[in-house]
Amino acid sequence: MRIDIVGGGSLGLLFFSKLALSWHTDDMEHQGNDHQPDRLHLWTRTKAQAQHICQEGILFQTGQDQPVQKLLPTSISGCSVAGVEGSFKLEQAAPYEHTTPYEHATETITEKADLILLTVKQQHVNREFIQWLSERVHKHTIIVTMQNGLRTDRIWPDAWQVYVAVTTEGAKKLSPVWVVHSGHGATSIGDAAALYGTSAARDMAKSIQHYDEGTIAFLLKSLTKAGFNASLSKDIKLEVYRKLMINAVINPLTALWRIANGELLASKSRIMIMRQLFDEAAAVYGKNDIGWSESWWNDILQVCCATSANTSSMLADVLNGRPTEISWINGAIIGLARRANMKADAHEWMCRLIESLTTEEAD
Ligand SMILES: CC(C)(CO)C(=O)C(=O)O
Repeated sequence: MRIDIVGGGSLGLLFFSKLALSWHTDDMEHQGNDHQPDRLHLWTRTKAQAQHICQEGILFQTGQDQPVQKLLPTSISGCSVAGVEGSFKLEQAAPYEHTTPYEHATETITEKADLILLTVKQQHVNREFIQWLSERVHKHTIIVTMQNGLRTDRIWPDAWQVYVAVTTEGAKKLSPVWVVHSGHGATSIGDAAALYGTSAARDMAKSIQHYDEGTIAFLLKSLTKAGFNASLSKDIKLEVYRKLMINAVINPLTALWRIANGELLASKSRIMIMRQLFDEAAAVYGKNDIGWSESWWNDILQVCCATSANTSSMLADVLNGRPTEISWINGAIIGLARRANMKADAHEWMCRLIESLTTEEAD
Protein backbone atom coordinates (compact mmCIF):
# COMPACT_ATOMS: atom_id res chain seq x y z
CA MET A 1 0.00 0.00 0.00
CA ARG A 2 1.33 3.40 -0.89
CA ILE A 3 0.14 6.44 1.03
CA ASP A 4 0.96 9.96 -0.12
CA ILE A 5 0.48 12.82 2.28
CA VAL A 6 0.09 16.03 0.31
CA GLY A 7 0.77 19.21 2.28
CA GLY A 8 3.63 20.06 4.63
CA GLY A 9 1.63 22.21 7.05
CA SER A 10 1.23 21.36 10.71
CA LEU A 11 -1.27 18.51 10.15
CA GLY A 12 0.63 17.09 7.17
CA LEU A 13 3.86 16.98 9.17
CA LEU A 14 2.07 15.55 12.21
CA PHE A 15 0.41 12.70 10.31
CA PHE A 16 3.56 11.99 8.31
CA SER A 17 5.79 11.92 11.40
CA LYS A 18 3.58 9.64 13.44
CA LEU A 19 2.91 7.24 10.57
CA ALA A 20 6.59 7.21 9.59
CA LEU A 21 7.65 6.45 13.16
CA SER A 22 5.18 3.61 13.55
CA TRP A 23 6.03 2.13 10.14
CA HIS A 24 9.70 2.37 10.97
CA THR A 25 9.10 0.34 14.13
CA ASP A 26 7.22 -2.17 11.98
CA ASP A 27 10.14 -2.44 9.60
CA MET A 28 12.56 -3.05 12.45
CA GLU A 29 10.30 -5.84 13.71
CA HIS A 30 10.06 -7.43 10.29
CA GLN A 31 13.71 -7.22 9.28
CA GLY A 32 14.85 -10.52 7.87
CA ASN A 33 11.30 -11.64 7.00
CA ASP A 34 10.00 -11.27 3.50
CA HIS A 35 7.54 -8.66 4.75
CA GLN A 36 6.74 -6.10 2.07
CA PRO A 37 6.93 -2.58 3.47
CA ASP A 38 4.17 -0.10 2.90
CA ARG A 39 5.28 3.17 1.41
CA LEU A 40 4.72 6.65 2.74
CA HIS A 41 5.51 9.79 0.82
CA LEU A 42 5.22 13.43 1.83
CA TRP A 43 4.60 16.08 -0.78
CA THR A 44 5.24 19.61 0.35
CA ARG A 45 3.87 22.44 -1.69
CA THR A 46 7.15 24.26 -2.01
CA LYS A 47 10.41 22.81 -3.16
CA ALA A 48 12.19 24.88 -0.51
CA GLN A 49 10.40 23.05 2.31
CA ALA A 50 11.17 19.65 0.77
CA GLN A 51 14.82 20.64 0.53
CA HIS A 52 14.87 21.72 4.18
CA ILE A 53 13.32 18.42 5.21
CA CYS A 54 15.70 16.41 3.07
CA GLN A 55 18.69 18.20 4.52
CA GLU A 56 17.61 18.53 8.14
CA GLY A 57 15.04 15.76 8.58
CA ILE A 58 11.79 16.37 10.45
CA LEU A 59 11.77 17.46 14.08
CA PHE A 60 8.83 15.99 15.91
CA GLN A 61 7.61 16.40 19.49
CA THR A 62 4.80 14.31 20.94
CA GLY A 63 3.91 17.26 23.23
CA GLN A 64 5.12 20.75 24.16
CA ASP A 65 7.43 19.51 26.93
CA GLN A 66 8.47 16.30 25.24
CA PRO A 67 11.92 15.64 23.79
CA VAL A 68 12.48 16.47 20.15
CA GLN A 69 12.69 13.38 17.95
CA LYS A 70 14.53 13.72 14.72
CA LEU A 71 13.28 11.79 11.73
CA LEU A 72 16.19 11.53 9.39
CA PRO A 73 15.69 10.55 5.79
CA THR A 74 18.10 7.67 6.19
CA SER A 75 16.28 6.27 9.17
CA ILE A 76 12.78 6.09 7.79
CA SER A 77 12.45 3.07 5.56
CA GLY A 78 10.02 3.48 2.72
CA CYS A 79 9.38 7.15 3.38
CA SER A 80 10.23 9.96 1.04
CA VAL A 81 9.64 13.66 0.55
CA ALA A 82 9.34 15.87 -2.50
CA GLY A 83 8.27 19.40 -3.21
CA VAL A 84 5.69 20.76 -5.56
CA GLU A 85 5.97 24.44 -6.41
CA GLY A 86 3.03 26.80 -6.28
CA SER A 87 2.19 25.96 -9.88
CA PHE A 88 1.76 22.36 -8.75
CA LYS A 89 3.93 21.14 -11.58
CA LEU A 90 5.68 18.00 -10.55
CA GLU A 91 9.18 18.91 -9.49
CA GLN A 92 11.99 16.49 -9.69
CA ALA A 93 11.93 14.33 -6.62
CA ALA A 94 14.11 15.74 -3.92
CA PRO A 95 16.87 13.30 -3.05
CA TYR A 96 15.61 11.54 0.03
CA GLU A 97 17.88 8.57 0.41
CA HIS A 98 16.72 5.80 2.63
CA THR A 99 18.30 2.62 3.72
CA THR A 100 15.83 -0.11 3.23
CA PRO A 101 16.29 -3.81 2.77
CA TYR A 102 13.31 -4.16 0.48
CA GLU A 103 13.81 -4.46 -3.22
CA HIS A 104 10.89 -2.34 -4.39
CA ALA A 105 12.20 0.61 -2.39
CA THR A 106 13.94 1.64 -5.59
CA GLU A 107 10.61 2.48 -7.25
CA THR A 108 10.43 5.93 -8.76
CA ILE A 109 8.47 8.87 -7.49
CA THR A 110 6.08 8.55 -10.42
CA GLU A 111 4.45 5.51 -8.82
CA LYS A 112 0.78 6.28 -8.21
CA ALA A 113 -0.61 6.38 -4.72
CA ASP A 114 -3.24 3.99 -3.36
CA LEU A 115 -4.32 6.53 -0.80
CA ILE A 116 -3.77 10.27 -0.71
CA LEU A 117 -4.23 12.22 2.48
CA LEU A 118 -4.74 15.85 1.50
CA THR A 119 -3.75 18.34 4.15
CA VAL A 120 -3.25 21.40 1.94
CA LYS A 121 -5.24 24.55 2.66
CA GLN A 122 -8.46 25.10 0.73
CA GLN A 123 -6.98 28.02 -1.21
CA HIS A 124 -4.40 25.69 -2.77
CA VAL A 125 -6.98 23.26 -4.11
CA ASN A 126 -7.57 24.68 -7.57
CA ARG A 127 -7.74 23.36 -11.14
CA GLU A 128 -3.94 23.18 -11.49
CA PHE A 129 -3.69 21.26 -8.26
CA ILE A 130 -6.36 18.77 -9.37
CA GLN A 131 -4.45 18.37 -12.63
CA TRP A 132 -1.25 17.62 -10.69
CA LEU A 133 -3.10 15.26 -8.41
CA SER A 134 -4.59 13.35 -11.33
CA GLU A 135 -1.06 12.20 -12.17
CA ARG A 136 -0.80 10.56 -8.77
CA VAL A 137 -4.21 8.86 -8.91
CA HIS A 138 -4.99 5.42 -10.31
CA LYS A 139 -8.39 3.83 -10.84
CA HIS A 140 -8.81 2.78 -7.23
CA THR A 141 -6.96 5.56 -5.41
CA ILE A 142 -8.80 6.85 -2.37
CA ILE A 143 -8.43 10.55 -1.61
CA VAL A 144 -9.03 11.67 1.95
CA THR A 145 -9.32 15.43 2.36
CA MET A 146 -8.51 16.80 5.78
CA GLN A 147 -9.33 20.47 5.51
CA ASN A 148 -11.19 23.20 7.29
CA GLY A 149 -14.36 24.56 5.76
CA LEU A 150 -16.69 23.43 3.04
CA ARG A 151 -16.37 23.54 -0.73
CA THR A 152 -19.39 24.32 -2.81
CA ASP A 153 -17.64 24.18 -6.17
CA ARG A 154 -17.58 20.75 -7.76
CA ILE A 155 -13.82 20.50 -7.74
CA TRP A 156 -13.46 16.71 -7.45
CA PRO A 157 -13.76 14.71 -10.67
CA ASP A 158 -16.81 12.42 -10.44
CA ALA A 159 -14.77 9.28 -10.96
CA TRP A 160 -12.55 9.89 -7.92
CA GLN A 161 -13.20 8.17 -4.63
CA VAL A 162 -13.12 11.10 -2.25
CA TYR A 163 -13.47 10.78 1.50
CA VAL A 164 -13.55 13.54 4.08
CA ALA A 165 -11.66 13.51 7.36
CA VAL A 166 -12.57 15.74 10.26
CA THR A 167 -9.89 15.98 12.89
CA THR A 168 -9.53 17.70 16.21
CA GLU A 169 -5.83 16.85 16.51
CA GLY A 170 -3.81 19.90 17.44
CA ALA A 171 -0.45 20.51 15.80
CA LYS A 172 1.90 23.46 15.89
CA LYS A 173 4.46 24.01 13.15
CA LEU A 174 7.46 25.79 14.64
CA SER A 175 9.50 25.86 11.43
CA PRO A 176 9.28 24.28 7.96
CA VAL A 177 10.73 21.08 9.46
CA TRP A 178 9.49 21.17 13.05
CA VAL A 179 6.10 20.09 14.35
CA VAL A 180 4.68 19.66 17.85
CA HIS A 181 1.65 17.50 18.61
CA SER A 182 -0.01 20.18 20.71
CA GLY A 183 -3.28 18.46 21.53
CA HIS A 184 -4.75 14.99 21.21
CA GLY A 185 -8.06 14.75 19.44
CA ALA A 186 -10.06 12.39 17.28
CA THR A 187 -10.25 11.85 13.54
CA SER A 188 -13.42 10.69 11.74
CA ILE A 189 -13.45 9.64 8.12
CA GLY A 190 -16.48 9.32 5.87
CA ASP A 191 -17.47 9.10 2.21
CA ALA A 192 -17.59 12.56 0.61
CA ALA A 193 -20.52 11.45 -1.54
CA ALA A 194 -22.63 12.12 1.55
CA LEU A 195 -21.60 15.76 1.25
CA TYR A 196 -20.81 16.55 -2.33
CA GLY A 197 -21.64 13.41 -4.25
CA THR A 198 -23.35 13.06 -7.56
CA SER A 199 -25.24 9.84 -8.22
CA ALA A 200 -22.50 8.88 -10.70
CA ALA A 201 -19.91 9.21 -7.97
CA ARG A 202 -22.07 7.17 -5.64
CA ASP A 203 -22.62 4.37 -8.17
CA MET A 204 -18.94 4.26 -8.92
CA ALA A 205 -18.16 4.19 -5.22
CA LYS A 206 -20.55 1.28 -4.76
CA SER A 207 -19.11 -0.72 -7.62
CA ILE A 208 -15.64 -0.62 -6.17
CA GLN A 209 -16.67 -0.58 -2.57
CA HIS A 210 -14.51 -3.53 -1.66
CA TYR A 211 -11.44 -1.53 -2.71
CA ASP A 212 -12.62 1.41 -0.66
CA GLU A 213 -13.19 -0.71 2.36
CA GLY A 214 -9.79 -2.33 2.13
CA THR A 215 -7.94 0.95 1.70
CA ILE A 216 -9.90 2.87 4.31
CA ALA A 217 -9.59 -0.04 6.73
CA PHE A 218 -5.84 -0.03 6.13
CA LEU A 219 -5.70 3.71 6.79
CA LEU A 220 -7.71 3.43 10.00
CA LYS A 221 -5.53 0.56 11.20
CA SER A 222 -2.33 2.47 10.37
CA LEU A 223 -3.58 5.63 12.07
CA THR A 224 -4.61 3.71 15.17
CA LYS A 225 -1.26 1.96 15.29
CA ALA A 226 0.46 5.33 15.00
CA GLY A 227 -1.41 6.52 18.08
CA PHE A 228 -4.32 8.42 16.53
CA ASN A 229 -7.90 8.01 17.66
CA ALA A 230 -9.34 7.36 14.20
CA SER A 231 -12.67 5.89 13.19
CA LEU A 232 -15.14 5.57 10.34
CA SER A 233 -17.90 8.13 10.73
CA LYS A 234 -21.55 7.15 10.73
CA ASP A 235 -22.53 10.68 9.74
CA ILE A 236 -19.63 12.61 8.23
CA LYS A 237 -21.95 15.33 6.93
CA LEU A 238 -22.99 16.25 10.44
CA GLU A 239 -19.37 16.21 11.60
CA VAL A 240 -18.29 18.48 8.76
CA TYR A 241 -21.07 20.98 9.55
CA ARG A 242 -20.26 20.85 13.25
CA LYS A 243 -16.58 21.56 12.58
CA LEU A 244 -17.57 24.30 10.13
CA MET A 245 -19.58 25.98 12.89
CA ILE A 246 -16.64 25.74 15.32
CA ASN A 247 -14.26 27.24 12.78
CA ALA A 248 -16.75 29.94 11.72
CA VAL A 249 -16.93 31.20 15.30
CA ILE A 250 -13.35 30.77 16.52
CA ASN A 251 -11.18 31.43 13.47
CA PRO A 252 -12.24 34.91 12.28
CA LEU A 253 -12.50 36.37 15.78
CA THR A 254 -9.08 35.09 16.89
CA ALA A 255 -7.63 36.41 13.63
CA LEU A 256 -9.25 39.85 14.00
CA TRP A 257 -8.37 40.28 17.65
CA ARG A 258 -5.01 38.51 17.26
CA ILE A 259 -5.54 36.35 20.28
CA ALA A 260 -5.02 32.71 21.21
CA ASN A 261 -8.15 30.52 21.15
CA GLY A 262 -8.56 30.53 24.95
CA GLU A 263 -8.64 34.32 25.13
CA LEU A 264 -11.97 34.34 23.32
CA LEU A 265 -13.50 33.40 26.65
CA ALA A 266 -11.83 36.26 28.53
CA SER A 267 -14.80 38.64 28.47
CA LYS A 268 -18.59 38.62 28.25
CA SER A 269 -18.59 40.89 25.25
CA ARG A 270 -16.35 38.51 23.31
CA ILE A 271 -18.58 35.56 24.21
CA MET A 272 -21.66 37.55 23.11
CA ILE A 273 -20.16 38.12 19.67
CA MET A 274 -19.26 34.43 19.42
CA ARG A 275 -22.85 33.55 20.34
CA GLN A 276 -24.19 35.89 17.67
CA LEU A 277 -22.14 34.09 15.02
CA PHE A 278 -23.31 30.76 16.42
CA ASP A 279 -27.02 31.72 16.44
CA GLU A 280 -26.85 33.09 12.94
CA ALA A 281 -25.14 29.95 11.60
CA ALA A 282 -27.64 27.76 13.47
CA ALA A 283 -30.55 29.62 11.84
CA VAL A 284 -28.93 29.14 8.41
CA TYR A 285 -28.42 25.42 9.10
CA GLY A 286 -32.04 25.13 10.23
CA LYS A 287 -33.36 26.68 7.01
CA ASN A 288 -31.17 24.30 5.00
CA ASP A 289 -32.41 21.26 6.94
CA ILE A 290 -28.96 20.65 8.33
CA GLY A 291 -29.34 19.08 11.73
CA TRP A 292 -27.50 21.02 14.42
CA SER A 293 -27.49 20.82 18.15
CA GLU A 294 -27.43 23.35 20.96
CA SER A 295 -24.65 21.19 22.44
CA TRP A 296 -22.38 22.50 19.66
CA TRP A 297 -22.18 25.78 21.57
CA ASN A 298 -20.60 23.91 24.47
CA ASP A 299 -18.31 22.15 21.98
CA ILE A 300 -17.08 25.56 20.83
CA LEU A 301 -16.39 26.68 24.39
CA GLN A 302 -14.63 23.39 25.05
CA VAL A 303 -12.44 23.73 21.94
CA CYS A 304 -11.43 27.19 23.19
CA CYS A 305 -10.41 25.65 26.53
CA ALA A 306 -8.74 22.54 25.10
CA THR A 307 -6.73 24.60 22.61
CA SER A 308 -6.44 27.70 24.78
CA ALA A 309 -2.79 28.41 24.02
CA ASN A 310 -3.16 27.65 20.28
CA THR A 311 -2.99 30.15 17.49
CA SER A 312 -5.94 29.37 15.20
CA SER A 313 -5.05 28.50 11.63
CA MET A 314 -6.65 31.73 10.43
CA LEU A 315 -4.65 33.86 12.84
CA ALA A 316 -1.50 32.03 11.74
CA ASP A 317 -2.35 32.86 8.11
CA VAL A 318 -3.01 36.51 8.94
CA LEU A 319 0.21 36.84 10.96
CA ASN A 320 2.17 35.35 8.08
CA GLY A 321 0.50 37.56 5.48
CA ARG A 322 -1.06 34.53 3.74
CA PRO A 323 -4.55 34.33 2.25
CA THR A 324 -6.97 32.74 4.70
CA GLU A 325 -9.65 30.05 4.43
CA ILE A 326 -12.43 32.56 5.22
CA SER A 327 -14.19 31.93 1.87
CA TRP A 328 -14.64 28.23 2.74
CA ILE A 329 -15.57 28.84 6.37
CA ASN A 330 -17.74 31.93 6.95
CA GLY A 331 -18.13 32.22 3.17
CA ALA A 332 -19.69 28.73 3.15
CA ILE A 333 -22.25 29.84 5.78
CA ILE A 334 -23.10 32.87 3.62
CA GLY A 335 -23.52 30.54 0.63
CA LEU A 336 -25.95 28.36 2.59
CA ALA A 337 -27.84 31.48 3.70
CA ARG A 338 -28.22 32.63 0.10
CA ARG A 339 -29.46 29.21 -0.88
CA ALA A 340 -32.24 29.63 1.69
CA ASN A 341 -32.94 33.23 0.66
CA MET A 342 -31.75 34.64 3.93
CA LYS A 343 -28.99 36.90 5.13
CA ALA A 344 -26.09 36.11 7.42
CA ASP A 345 -24.91 39.61 8.27
CA ALA A 346 -22.51 38.70 11.07
CA HIS A 347 -20.73 36.16 8.87
CA GLU A 348 -20.72 38.67 5.98
CA TRP A 349 -18.93 41.11 8.27
CA MET A 350 -16.40 38.49 9.31
CA CYS A 351 -15.59 37.87 5.65
CA ARG A 352 -15.28 41.55 4.84
CA LEU A 353 -13.13 42.31 7.86
CA ILE A 354 -10.79 39.37 7.31
CA GLU A 355 -10.57 40.04 3.58
CA SER A 356 -9.65 43.65 4.25
CA LEU A 357 -6.71 42.60 6.44
CA THR A 358 -4.81 41.49 3.37
CA THR A 359 -5.01 42.49 -0.23
CA GLU A 360 -4.51 39.00 -1.59
CA GLU A 361 -7.61 37.08 -0.53
CA ALA A 362 -8.83 34.29 -2.78
CA ASP A 363 -12.05 35.10 -4.63
C1 LIG B 1 -10.49 24.15 16.02
C2 LIG B 1 -9.47 25.21 15.64
C3 LIG B 1 -10.06 26.56 15.80
C4 LIG B 1 -8.33 25.01 16.60
O1 LIG B 1 -7.39 26.02 16.54
C5 LIG B 1 -9.05 25.00 14.21
O2 LIG B 1 -9.46 24.04 13.59
C6 LIG B 1 -8.20 25.96 13.47
O3 LIG B 1 -7.42 26.66 14.06
O4 LIG B 1 -8.34 25.99 12.24
